[in-house]
Amino acid sequence: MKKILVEGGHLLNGKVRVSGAKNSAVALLPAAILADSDVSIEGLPEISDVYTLGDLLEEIGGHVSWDGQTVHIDPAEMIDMPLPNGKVKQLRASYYFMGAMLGKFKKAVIGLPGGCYLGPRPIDQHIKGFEALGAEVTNEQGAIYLRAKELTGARIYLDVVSVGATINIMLAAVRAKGKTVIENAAKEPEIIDVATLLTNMGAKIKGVGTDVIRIEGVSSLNGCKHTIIPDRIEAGTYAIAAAAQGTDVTIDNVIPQHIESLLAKLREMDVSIEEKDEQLRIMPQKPLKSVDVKTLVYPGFPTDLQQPFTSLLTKAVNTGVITDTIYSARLKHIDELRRMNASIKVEGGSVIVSGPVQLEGARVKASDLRAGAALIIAGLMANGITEITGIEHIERGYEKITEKLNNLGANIWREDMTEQEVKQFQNL
Ligand SMILES: CC(=O)N[C@H]1[C@@H](OP(=O)(O)OP(=O)(O)OC[C@H]2O[C@@H](n3ccc(=O)[nH]c3=O)[C@H](O)[C@@H]2O)O[C@H](CO)[C@@H](O)[C@@H]1O
Ligand SMILES: C=C(OP(=O)(O)O)C(=O)O
Repeated sequence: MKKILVEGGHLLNGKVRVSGAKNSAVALLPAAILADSDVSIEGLPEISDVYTLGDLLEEIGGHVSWDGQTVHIDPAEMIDMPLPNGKVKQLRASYYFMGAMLGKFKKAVIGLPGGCYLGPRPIDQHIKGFEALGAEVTNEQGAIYLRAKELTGARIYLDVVSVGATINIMLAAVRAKGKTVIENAAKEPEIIDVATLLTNMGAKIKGVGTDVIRIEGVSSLNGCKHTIIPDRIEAGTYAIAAAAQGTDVTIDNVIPQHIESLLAKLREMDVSIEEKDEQLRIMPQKPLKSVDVKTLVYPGFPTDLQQPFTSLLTKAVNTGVITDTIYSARLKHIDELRRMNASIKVEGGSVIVSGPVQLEGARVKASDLRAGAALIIAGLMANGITEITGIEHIERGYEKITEKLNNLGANIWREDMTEQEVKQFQNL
């Protein structure tokens, strides 16, 4: 097992290139199940979630070959193989096998997903959608069984705006008979990316990016080539790191509009930002002012940047309040930041960060992906060395994070954990 070590205090400057979007990639790969011929996806991030999904596609008979960041998927020999256990539990997005296999084979058995524990993460809206399309859905010993004689288009109102439910219902509905309308749909850029792939495969989808998506089912879908969008959460993480510890950092391969809510907050904090077509230049020149942040569905402030942003607020003058309206229990980074000398209170679901404080290096644990990013950013600002365990979470979502930060001037590296550290880590 490895840990990450960060020696704080080094200033960041230079250029960092953003990888393909994790939350698109993890839906695009399962979407390939729906095609009858080869699907190629370019620009995939080299992260463990992507490789886990590639393995799952092989488990159901897909031929998957990698050429750097491009994957070729031949779905011709895929079958409706049950996946009740195993790798489906290593990540959240295995739930997209439900929609894609239901669409293609009219049946699927998929174990309940894993992914970051952010408090309860129900999938009732996914199931409501599958049932509306005509599937019988049961939970048998922790695996979801889906069976349908045929899928028929339906009008589905989502009670909660959900990225996963919107994509999953779309995956099944493109192969249903007739028209499906998803109301109160989520509008995240990753949903548009998945719809673009499906449209290139021959699906008929209108309204993505608005809260009403209309789908006219088709009887077959062909293969195609697709290039993934850049990862707005990775871009946002580097923007926050640059605001925290940078002098002049250029973030390349970013769609600035996808992180407008973050950029607005950074500007309120007095960070100077230049926006170009596919680049951002972050130049913190003055002491940072605290701000309040409330996470919301897109285009609001993303919950996935809430934890890294908390680290940044420790450096800002005055008190900032963060409220996560999507995952109110996404707070596992707080105790770890306190170990590093942060002054943070949690009151009635809000996180109150007082600053500025000088963070101190400490031994901390990343208990989820963005908690890991928050601790790395804190480590960049801290005095001395910060040791971060639990880095398998970080590797689910950040491609080459140590290499990218070192190129910006940080001093961050991976090391093997000692036997004793592994034992202590596993008992925690
Ligand atoms: C792989 C992926 O894309 N993960 C992202 C996706 O997760 P995920 O798709 O799981 O998140 P959702 O958008 O579905 O969740 C939003 C909210 O709806 C609730 N909910 C969701 C589904 C459901 O059936 N019932 C229900 O109550 C959730 O508990 C949460 O409070 O969007 C989240 C919110 O932007 C991000 O944090 C994750 O990074
Ligand atoms: C919560 C996240 O991922 P997942 O939904 O895959 O657990 C995330 O990307 O921050």
